[in-house]
Amino acid sequence: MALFSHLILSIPLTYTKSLIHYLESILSSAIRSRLTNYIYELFLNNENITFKLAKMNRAYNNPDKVLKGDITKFCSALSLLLSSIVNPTIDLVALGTQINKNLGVNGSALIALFYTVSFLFLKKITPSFEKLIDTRDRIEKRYKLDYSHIAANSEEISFNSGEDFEKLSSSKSLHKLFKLSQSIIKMRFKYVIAENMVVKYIPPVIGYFLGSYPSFKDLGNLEANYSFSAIRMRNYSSNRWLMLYFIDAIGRLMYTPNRLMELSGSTDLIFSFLQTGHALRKDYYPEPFESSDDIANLNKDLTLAGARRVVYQNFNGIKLTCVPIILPSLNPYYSGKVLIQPLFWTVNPGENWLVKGPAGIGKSSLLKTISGLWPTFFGILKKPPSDDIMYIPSQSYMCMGSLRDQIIYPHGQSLMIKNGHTDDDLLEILKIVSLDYLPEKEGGLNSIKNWSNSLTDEESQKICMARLFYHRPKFAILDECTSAVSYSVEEIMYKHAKSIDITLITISNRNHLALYHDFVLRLGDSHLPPIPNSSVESLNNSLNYLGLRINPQPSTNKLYTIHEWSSDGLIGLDETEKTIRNKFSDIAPTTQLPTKLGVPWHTAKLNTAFLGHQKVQSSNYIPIENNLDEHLTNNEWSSDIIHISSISHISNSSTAKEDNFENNKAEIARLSRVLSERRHLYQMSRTRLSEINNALDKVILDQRTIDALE
Ligand SMILES: Nc1ncnc2c1ncn2[C@@H]1O[C@H](COP(=O)(O)OP(=O)(O)OP(=O)(O)O)[C@@H](O)[C@H]1O
Repeated sequence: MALFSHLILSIPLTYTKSLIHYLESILSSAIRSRLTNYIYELFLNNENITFKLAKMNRAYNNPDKVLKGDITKFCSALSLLLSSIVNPTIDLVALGTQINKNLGVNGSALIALFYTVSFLFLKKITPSFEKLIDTRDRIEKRYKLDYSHIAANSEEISFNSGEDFEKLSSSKSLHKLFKLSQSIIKMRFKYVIAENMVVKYIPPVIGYFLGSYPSFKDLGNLEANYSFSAIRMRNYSSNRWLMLYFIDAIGRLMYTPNRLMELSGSTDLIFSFLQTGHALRKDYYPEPFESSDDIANLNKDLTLAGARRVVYQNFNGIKLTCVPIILPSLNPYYSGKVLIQPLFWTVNPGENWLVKGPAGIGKSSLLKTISGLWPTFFGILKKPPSDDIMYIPSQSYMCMGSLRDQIIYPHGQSLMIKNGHTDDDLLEILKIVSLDYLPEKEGGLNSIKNWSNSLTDEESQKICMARLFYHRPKFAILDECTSAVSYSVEEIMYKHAKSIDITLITISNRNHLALYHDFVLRLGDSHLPPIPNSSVESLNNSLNYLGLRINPQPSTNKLYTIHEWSSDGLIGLDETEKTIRNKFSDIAPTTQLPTKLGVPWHTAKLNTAFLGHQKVQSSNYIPIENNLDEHLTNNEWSSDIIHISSISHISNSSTAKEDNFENNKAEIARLSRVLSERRHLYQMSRTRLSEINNALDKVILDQRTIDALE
C-alpha cells in the first residue's frame, strides 16, 4: 500500500519536473529567436548600422560574441527563473500555511527570525563578486589585446628582436589575471561553505526541533501520552516532512539572487548592445569626454556627434555642396581628420567622371561619404535613391552561396526570376566580363563554394562588374575595382557600361580610363591653390566652415581649369598653371595652408578626342617590352609615355611659349633617363629570370612533387 501511494505521489512529481524543464526550454528558445530577429532587424538594414558598429564604435567591435554567446546565456538564465522563483514560491505558500497551522504563531515567528538572521549574515559575508569579476574581465581583455597586438605586429617585433620585451609586457597582465582569478576562486570556496552551512545544514536541525516541539512538549503527562501516542507520532512525522520541504523551498529561493546576478550581468550586456544599436541608428553617440581639455580643442563641425548629415536621397545625379571629406574620429566628440576641402561637385546623368589623386589622399573616403558609410559632416549631399546607385569598392565581396548568388547579389534567385531574368542572361553577362568559362569550370551556376578562396582577384573583380551589369543602376561608383583586370577586358567593360546608360564615377589612377570619361575630379594637387573661398567672403549667405566663409552655391564643375596636369599629362583645359598662379597669387600655396583644411581639388572637362590620339601613340611603345608581364608593362610604361606624348604635343604647338618649351625639354630629358633606367632594370630582371629557369631545369622533381605542383 505504502509502495503504491509512493508511486502515485512520485509519478506526478517526476512529470511536473519534466514539464517545468520542457517549459523552460521552450521559453528559452522562443526568447532567443525573438531577440535574435529583433537584433537582425536593428542591425541589418539600409542604415549601415553593422558598419557603424564594427568600424565606428569602440564598445562592440565584436558583435558576434553577443549574438552567439551572450544572448544564449541571457535566454537560458531568464527561463531558469521560471523554476527558481515560481516553483519554490508556490511550495512556500502551501507549506507555510500548513506549518503555521501546526506550529502556531510562535513557531512561524521563530522560523522567520532564523531566516532573517541568516539572510543578513550571508549578505554581510558575501564578497563583491560583481566588482571582482568585472576587474578580472578587464584584465583579461587587456591580456587578449596584448596578445593580438603581438600577433598583428609579429613581423616588426621579429625585425626589432623585441620578443623579450613583448613577453615581459604580456606576462605581466597574465600574472595579474592568474592572481585575481585565484583569489576569486578562494573567496568563492569560503563563501560556498558558509552559504551551504546556513542554507542547507543548520535549517534542518532547527526544522526537526520546531517540528517535534508540539508533539513532545507534554511528554510528562504519561496517561495522555499513552492514549495519544499514535496521533503524536503521526503529527511529528508530518511536521518533520513539512519542515524539510519548507526549508528546501526557502533554500531554493535563497539561491535565486545568484541566478538573478547572472541574469543581470547578461541583461546589462544585451541592453547596452541594443542601446548602442538604437543610438547608432539615430547617429547619437553617448560616449563621454575623456578630459576637459578635449572640449577646448573641439571643433563641432568635425565631430561625429556634431556632423550635420544633410542628405537628400531622391536626386537624379550626385551633388555635393560644400561637403568636406573627413575621416571620422572614433570618439564621437573628437575632431575627425579633414582629408579634402569642401567639395562643390555635381555629377549629372550621362556625365562620366574620373576621380584621380595620389595614394592615401582620400579617394575611397569620398566614396564612403557619398555612400553614407561616413557621415556628411558639413554642407549638403544629394544622391539618387539606393536602387539607382551602386558602389563597387576595391575589395571584392563574395557572399555565401552559389555562383549565381555572386552575380545577382544582393538579390536572391526568387527575386531574379520575379524580375524576369534567367540563367541565360547571367551567362551572357559572364561572357561580357570574359568569365564565360567559369560556370563550366566551377560546376555550374548552382555550385556552392567559398568563393573568396576559389576565385582569383581578377575573377572576383570581374564578378563584381558582372553584378553591376546585372543590376544596371543609373549611377555606379567604381573604386579601383578593375585594377587586376587586363586593359583589353577593362575596355570592353567600360564600353558596355556606357552602352547600357550607367553613369560612371571611377576612382582610379589608370590614365587610359580617361578615354571612357567626360570629366575629371582631381584630388590633392599640391601646387594648385585651394578652392577660391576668399573671393566669396562678401556674400551674405555664405557658410562659416572652420572659420572660412564659403559660398553655398558657386558654379559647379568649373572652378578653374588648367592646361596641363603636371605629372600624368591629362590635357584638354583652358589655362596654364602659370596663369592660375597669377590669378590666385593672393592665396598662399597649398603646402603652406593649415593642414586642418584638407587637400585642394579641382575639376575639368576631358578632351577625349585628344586622349584617344595619345593612346594610339602610347600603344606604339608597348611592343618594345612585350615580354614583360602585360599588366605591369601597361601600367608602368603607359603613364610615362602618355606624359611624353602630351609634352611633345605642347612643344610642337604653334602657341607654345618659350619657357614652356625649355621646361618640357628638361622634362623629356628626365623621362628619357627614367626610361633607360627602367630598360636596364628590365634587362637585369630578364637575365635573372633566365638564370632561375636554368636552375629550375636542373632540379629533379619526384612524381609526388610534380603532382602537387600540377
Ligand atoms: N577606416 C579607417 N581608419 C583609419 N584611417 C583610415 C580609414 N580609412 C581611411 N583612412 C585614412 O584616410 C586617408 C585616406 O584614405 P583613402 O582610402 O580614402 O585614400 P585613397 O586616396 O583611396 O588611397 P588609395 O588609393 O591608397 O586607396 C588615409 O590616410 C587612410 O590611412
